[in-house]
Amino acid sequence: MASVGNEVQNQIYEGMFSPEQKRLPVSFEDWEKAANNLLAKHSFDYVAGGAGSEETVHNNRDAFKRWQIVPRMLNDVGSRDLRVHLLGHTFPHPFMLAPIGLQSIIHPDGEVAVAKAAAKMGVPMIVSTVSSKPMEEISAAADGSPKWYQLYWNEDPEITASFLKRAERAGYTAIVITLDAPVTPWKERDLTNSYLPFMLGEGIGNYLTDPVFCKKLGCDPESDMKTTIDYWGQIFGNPKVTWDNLSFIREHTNLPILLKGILHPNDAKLALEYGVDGIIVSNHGGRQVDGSVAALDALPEIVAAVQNKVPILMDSGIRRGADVLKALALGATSVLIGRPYIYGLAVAGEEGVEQVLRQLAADIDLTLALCGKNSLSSIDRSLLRRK
Ligand SMILES: Cc1cc2nc3c(=O)[nH]c(=O)nc-3n(C[C@H](O)[C@H](O)[C@H](O)COP(=O)(O)O)c2cc1C
Ligand SMILES: CCCCCCC(=O)C(=O)O
Repeated sequence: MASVGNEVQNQIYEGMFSPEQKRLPVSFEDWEKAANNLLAKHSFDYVAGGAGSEETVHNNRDAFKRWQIVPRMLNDVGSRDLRVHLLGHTFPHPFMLAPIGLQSIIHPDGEVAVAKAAAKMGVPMIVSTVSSKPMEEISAAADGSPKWYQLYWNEDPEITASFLKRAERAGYTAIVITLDAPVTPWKERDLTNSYLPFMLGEGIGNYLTDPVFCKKLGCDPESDMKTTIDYWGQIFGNPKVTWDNLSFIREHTNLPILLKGILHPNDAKLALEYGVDGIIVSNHGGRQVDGSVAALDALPEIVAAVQNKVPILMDSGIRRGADVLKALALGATSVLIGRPYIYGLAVAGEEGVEQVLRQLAADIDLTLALCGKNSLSSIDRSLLRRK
């Protein structure tokens, strides 16, 4: 049985009273504030911002407030099991790191710092196609710790196939295909700041090191950045793909495939028909469609449609331990966290990410105990009341 809460809480308390330990934020709001103070405005806005009026960003948080936990008493919570069993693996915590691209706009060590922190905590990391560092370097930093690879479909199938091959070779154990970004979204903060990071050569680490990309480009990518970025713009993204194109991915990888960005129960049913291994209910943290359904609100219908045939993960709006328990009570097997760990990275690099993960792990464990539960498997809808 893994019980981390009291131990981590004690470390945090010790840190609070130790003059030599750097004081780091505790609440999500304080991490966000500290990141905002440290980052350039355009970088902070890129992370915090959402599509259009940012209604979906707010919807995601409001959805959690509509569910209230009803704790139970006298249930022996002396030791707690926080493990999650997923696609043949056992993970120590019910959360993973959502794929987040372009992390070197936040911190020079970017995904490498994140991979090291995640590995220390045994938290699986999902590495983005548009990571700043190449996937092999991130994998090496993760030092054998579990990691999945997130795929953005390229217009050029040979480059997509090359990425899948590299991911498998570099030790990634699942492929997450993100479906909710067929085109670049309308993000008013970025437009106001005139900030389109890809145009500055950010987030193309996997392309600069890809043999197929480089061969097609016909020159050393770093020697002529303008040509490289122009060519990247031509092949990145593929708004024409349909469900039938999933067979291409299946033909090019033996790894389990999960679809990220599902919000409609009929799409969940299609995902089952097309034989995927898992579903991630997500609205991309409110970054794609303004005024979209909150991911947590979409979850129950998708859980009903899927009927336990494949695991369902969820992200968009997870900030605290109670949020994780609510998502699990509504049927998610595990959740992904996004902005919280990026704010940790912004504030204190690897140490900041580790601290965010420790705090979340402790909060989940303590909240579980206070709900009168001693394992995640004992959580179900009866834990919640809709407000
Ligand atoms: C700065 C930033 C970059 C992101 N990059 C990617 C990406 O490359 N691939 C992807 O599938 N999702 C990406 N996402 C979406 C996250 O994977 C996740 O769905 C989202 O952050 C969850 O919402 P939350 O951060 O509010 O919890 C990104 C999100 C942010 C904030
Ligand atoms: C056309 C979509 C580009 C996505 C870039 C990274 C991402 O998913 C995000 O910023 O959100």
